[in-house]
This record gives sequence, C-alpha cells and structure tokens, in this order.
Amino acid sequence: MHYRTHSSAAHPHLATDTASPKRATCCSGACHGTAPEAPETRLAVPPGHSRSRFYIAAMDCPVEEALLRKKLASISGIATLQFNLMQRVLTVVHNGEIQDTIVQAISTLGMQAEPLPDDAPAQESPVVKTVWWPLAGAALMALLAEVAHWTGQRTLLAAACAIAAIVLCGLSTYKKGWISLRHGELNINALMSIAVTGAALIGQWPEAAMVMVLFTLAERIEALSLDRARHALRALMQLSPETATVQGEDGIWQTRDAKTLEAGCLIRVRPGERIALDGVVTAGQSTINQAPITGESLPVEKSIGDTVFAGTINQAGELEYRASSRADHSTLARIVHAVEQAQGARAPMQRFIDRFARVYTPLIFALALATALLPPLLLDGNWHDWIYKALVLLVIACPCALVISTPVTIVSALTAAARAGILIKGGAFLEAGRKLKWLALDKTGTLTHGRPELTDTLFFNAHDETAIRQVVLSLAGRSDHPASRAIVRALAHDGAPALGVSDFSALPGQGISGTLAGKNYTLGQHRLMQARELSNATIDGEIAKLEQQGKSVTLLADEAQVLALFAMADTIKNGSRSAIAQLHELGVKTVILSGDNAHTVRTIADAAGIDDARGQLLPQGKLDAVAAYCALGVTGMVGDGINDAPALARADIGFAMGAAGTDTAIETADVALMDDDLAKLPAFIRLSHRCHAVLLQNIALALGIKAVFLLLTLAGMGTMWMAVFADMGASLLVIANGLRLLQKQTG
Ligand SMILES: Nc1ncnc2c1ncn2[C@@H]1O[C@H](COP(=O)(O)OP(=O)(O)OP(=O)(O)O)[C@@H](O)[C@H]1O
Ligand SMILES: [Zn+2]
Repeated sequence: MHYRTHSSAAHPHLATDTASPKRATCCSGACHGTAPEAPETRLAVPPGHSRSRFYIAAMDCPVEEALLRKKLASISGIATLQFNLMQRVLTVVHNGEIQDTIVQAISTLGMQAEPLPDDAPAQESPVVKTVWWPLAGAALMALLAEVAHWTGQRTLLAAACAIAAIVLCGLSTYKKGWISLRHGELNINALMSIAVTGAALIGQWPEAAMVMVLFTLAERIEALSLDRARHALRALMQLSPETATVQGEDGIWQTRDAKTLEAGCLIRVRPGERIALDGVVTAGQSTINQAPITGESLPVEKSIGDTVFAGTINQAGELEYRASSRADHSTLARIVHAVEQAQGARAPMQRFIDRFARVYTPLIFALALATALLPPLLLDGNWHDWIYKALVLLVIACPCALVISTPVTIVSALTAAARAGILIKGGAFLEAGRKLKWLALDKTGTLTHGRPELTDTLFFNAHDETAIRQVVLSLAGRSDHPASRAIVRALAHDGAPALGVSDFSALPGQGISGTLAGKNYTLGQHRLMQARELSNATIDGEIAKLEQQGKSVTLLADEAQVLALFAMADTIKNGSRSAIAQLHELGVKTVILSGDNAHTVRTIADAAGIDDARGQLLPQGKLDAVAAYCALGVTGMVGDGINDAPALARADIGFAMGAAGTDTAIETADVALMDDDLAKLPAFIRLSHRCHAVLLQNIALALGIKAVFLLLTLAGMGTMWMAVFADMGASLLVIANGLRLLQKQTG
C-alpha cells in the first residue's frame, strides 16, 4: 500500500516516510550565525510564562512604541515586548495574570488595548471612520486668521480664529503630546504642541493655526497610506471565498459559510469559482490557476488525488474535493499569518534607524533651545526672531519620515513577494538576500524534477526474481523518497500483492529497511551496502558503469548479500539552467550538495551550468559543507528534503522549495518558495536589491529635506509652515516610494 499524502504538485521529497525519525530538531533561527540576525518572529515563551497579544488602535507610529516601552517597563513580570506597528499588535511575554494591569497601564497613555486570542489568525482591523468636518472647519478658521492678519485687522480677531482652528483639530495632538512629555519622551505630538504654543505666545497666530492644520492633515494622509500597505496583505486573505458548496449528510449539495466547515467535508467547485478550503480532489478533472499561492499564473492540471489550495481559481471543469483543513488553517491563511509575523521582526536597517532617531530628536531639540537662548543672550539678538527660528527647528526635529520609511518599504516588499509565491520570514532575510555570495542547491527535486525513471534493473544471486520484485515493491511503497517512488512506479504493474512490512525504519540520505516475511531487507545506496560489506567487485563494476552515464543506483540487500540493483535517471528542470545563469549574473556562486553519487551530481551540475558539485553527502555532510561556505560569505541553501533540513537551518538563508502543501516547510524555512520554480531565487535577490535601493533613497530623501530646512532656517529663510510642509511632505514621499514595491511585479 502507498502512503502518499501529497500530489506530484506538492513536492514528494519532504513528505516523511511513515516511520521516519523525528524531523531535524534544529530550528531555523536558533542556529543562525551572525548575519543576518535571527528573526524575532516567534517570541520564545520561557517556562511559567505566557504570551498575550493586544490590538492597540492608536499604536501606529514609532513614537507610541517608545512611550509604551517606557510605561510597561515599570510593570514587573513582563519578560519581552514585541511591537508590530503595521498590524498595531503588541505581544507581551509575561508571567502571572497581569493582562488587566497591562491594559490599565496602556490606558493611562490615552490608548486602548484590546486583548487578542493568542496566535489567532490575523483579523480584520476594525475600520475607524475618520470624521473630516472638524479638520475642514479648522482649515477655514486658519485661513480666516491668515486673512485677518494680512488685512491688518486687530490681532484679537486673528487670535480668535487661530484658537478656534487649534481647538477644532489639535486637541488630540495636545493630549498625546502632554502624555509623552509627562513620561519624558519627546514625540512628534509633543514637538508640535510646543511649536504651536510657542508660535501663539510670540504672537504668530495665523502661523500657529496653519501648522496645526497642516500637521493634522498630513497625519491623516499618512495613516491612510499606511492602511494601504496593511490592506494589500489582507487582500490576499480575501481571495478565499466566503461560501462553499458542500455535500450535507443527506447527500444534498448546499451552500455554506466556508468558516464553519471542518476538515473531511466534501466540497464541489464549478469552473470559474475559487477554491474555499485546502483539500484533495476526489472526482473530476480541471485546470487551476494557482497564482494566489505560487505566483505562477500558468494553469496547473488537477485530477483525482491532487492537492488543491484555498484561494486558487478553478478554470476548466467541475471538481469535487475533500477538505483537508479548516479555512483558518489553509495554506493561504498560513502565508498571510507568516507575513504578518515577519512584519513584526525588525530588519537590521530598521534597528539602525530607530537608534539614529533616538539621538537625532534630542539633538535637534537641544539645538533649538540653544538657538532660542544663546544669540539673544550672548549676541544681543532679537528674542522674537530667534525664538521663531527655534520653533521651526522643533518642527524639523521630528524623525517621522525617516522612521516610517523603513517598515513601509519592507512590508511592501514582503507583501509583493508573498503575492509572487515567495514567502520571506522577516526583513532580515530580505536585506541579506542581496549579500548572498554562495547558494548551495540540493539536486533531487530542486534542480531536477525529482521524478526519476527506472532505466536498468539487475538481479544478483537471484533464484526467484518475482519474489524479490515483490519484496522491493512492498518496501519501497513505504517511502516517499523519489528513488523509492521510481521503483514503485516501474514495478507496480506486476500486480503482486504487497507484503506486510514490520520494523520499518528510514536512514535519511541512505535508504530504508524493514522486515518482510520474517527476513530483514535494506533498500539504499551503494555506500551503505559497502559499509555493511555486502558489495563485491562485480557489483561495484556495474555501478561504476551506470554512474558514468549519470544514473543513480539504489540497491536491495538482505542480511547476507545484495539481491538487486535499480538504476534510474532524473531529468533536469526546464528553468534550472536559466535560473542558475541569472544567479551568476547577480554575483552568486552556486554549488550542488547532494546525497547522490559524485558522477551523477557532476553530470547534473554541468547540464545546469553550476560552478561546483559535491556528492555522496549525508545530512551531516551537507550541514558541514554549508557551514564551511558560511565562513566564506553569506550563504543560502535551497532544498526540499528531510536530508536537507539541518543544512537549511544552518545556512544564513534557508530556502524551501515547493512549500505549498507542506506546512513544516512554510513554518521552518527562512524563505519558502511556494512552487518548484528556481526562477524565484533570482527574483528574490532582485527584490532584495530593489528594496535596499528604496531604503537608501528614502533615507537620503528624509535626511536631505531636513538638512535643507535646517540651513534655510538658520539662514533666517525658513518659516514654520514651510517646515511642516517639508516634514510631512517627506513622510508622504517616503511612504509613496516604499509602496512602489507593492506595484512592481517581482521577477
Ligand atoms: N527512502 C529511500 N528509498 C530508496 N533509496 C533511498 C532512500 N533514501 C535514500 N536512498 C538512497 O540514498 C541515496 C541518497 O539519498 P538522498 O536522499 O541523500 O539524496 P538524493 O535524493 O539522491 O539527492 P539529493 O541529496 O540531491 O536530494 C539515493 O540516491 C538512494 O539511492
Ligand atoms: Zn508620526
């Protein structure tokens, strides 16, 4: 009997043997070297601690993060804090039942924290309807103040209009500013409040009003732009339909809410409809557009036994399939969840900028103070002029544009990648991609189709070939390894009934063994038989001949001797050569690390144009090889098999191929490629370059604009509302620049 649970579309190699040993215990992240930093996606929960998540609507800007950090630091029992500003979710690892204390503490900051169920799949953030009329009224009042001022009306009128404008739109800024000042933080709200108040105090009423109005307007636009980045990801989730046609107990088809369906139910999908849940086809034949999962829009043939994914589009015919998981555990839901978690992990660039901002703001604030005080005191300057300049400086002191530019850019890139079938588990990996020096590739299933055909069969010392065929068929039937599957495919038509297998065990990268009809047999590679001293000169000679032809050989042996030889040849994937060429163009060197024999590996390396080839590696050998390359430079490893897991975890970036349908790959890989297309590797590296370019542009833009205004102001030419315009303009520009990554197709 076969134990296949995966279709040929989902890669077979990663499916475990039924009795396979534990998966590699090494988790990605924990074993990473220095570059890149381990992602913070999964917060470790020490014993005795628990994890709580809160949705805080007001927390969408790094200034709130600083405030919250400070406030929560005073609560005992909190171990770790993780801020996801894009999703506005705060994760706290703590001991003791202190959720209420946390909510309480946050409320003293003027923010509301709603507890979220732990690890719940992301939910739609509540849409807060923005009320625009107070802002419009404020703008009108500010204009009137301006007019009153210019037409030389009494100051009183200008002041009245200005106060009305500030009250209409600025109260919340004042409130937030006051809270942050009380906690010793200088956030944008505090800076703006001081600037506006200062302007009013020196009699610049219209300017005070304008600054407040422009600031509020820009904040609104900024919030809307950030929402766009958030919703791009949510839009992915909405690809799976709300309802599905399900067979009820009475056999009648009925339309039901997809969220209420359990695994195991039978679903029918018509041509043109979207698949509602992950599942396995039980009837019908069709083609499916899997672009939402894999990024590949060429339709894929599906028939009985094939896996279908929620969110993909059924095209040609009607299909019936049995759901394999609930809607909130579909591959699509996992992708969205993984990207959301990745957003919470801070990329190195972001950490750098946060550190920079912490110095920048106090520095400019000090400069403003000095500007206000020193020239009038020491140089007999005009108080009014210098205070005004100081206020303009306060407006420039906000690092908002700089701080917001990085997360927006990275989130846009992560989302764009997910839409193209590349799941990146954190900004750190995205940033590391462009630094890749070496890429190690697994052979079977990565460079080749992973569907070898049996080419030669030889029997040794055999009295009864039929009996041996039956043994090998029964044993190979227990494994999902491509070598075993090739044997099963070639021999299955013999029609002999399968024998029962007991004591089945798998030796990753070497073979499998089990007891059939009271005798122990091993199916595996040449080395394994040599180590057991079962091989001989004749067999070695035959194998050498076959391997020269680029074939892989698997042997069947009992406890005393080798009984049969199976040679197979795998074909290289169409896209492999061009993908490797693109990688070389991007400055990445390539090497194959394979468990197969050296000749075959060399043959495939030459056919694909790969720089270096190493065969005959056990899982530990692959790991050691990757470690050696890591010492030379940033190293990636691409694989899909159990024998690759330790090496994938050790590499600076571990890429899992054909991850759709294999949950462990989606969860443990640093970068999960949803299908088997190697072209996704150069696409990932190009995205990394593009993302880096945008990050640098944004930093230059944000700092450049500040620098210009700093000089203008000191030269006495900067006005306050110009500074607000420039500052907020910079924020909007960098956001728009970051969002560009969303539009561009990766590839
Ligand atoms: N489950 C199995 N059934 C049959 N043969 C196996 C099995 N596992 C390993 N082997 C033998 O061991 C060899 C090495 O296996 P391994 O899985 O390490 O590498 P591979 O699949 O050939 O190549 P790659 O490392 O590039 O994926 C195979 O070529 C095969 O001969
Ligand atoms: Zn801000």
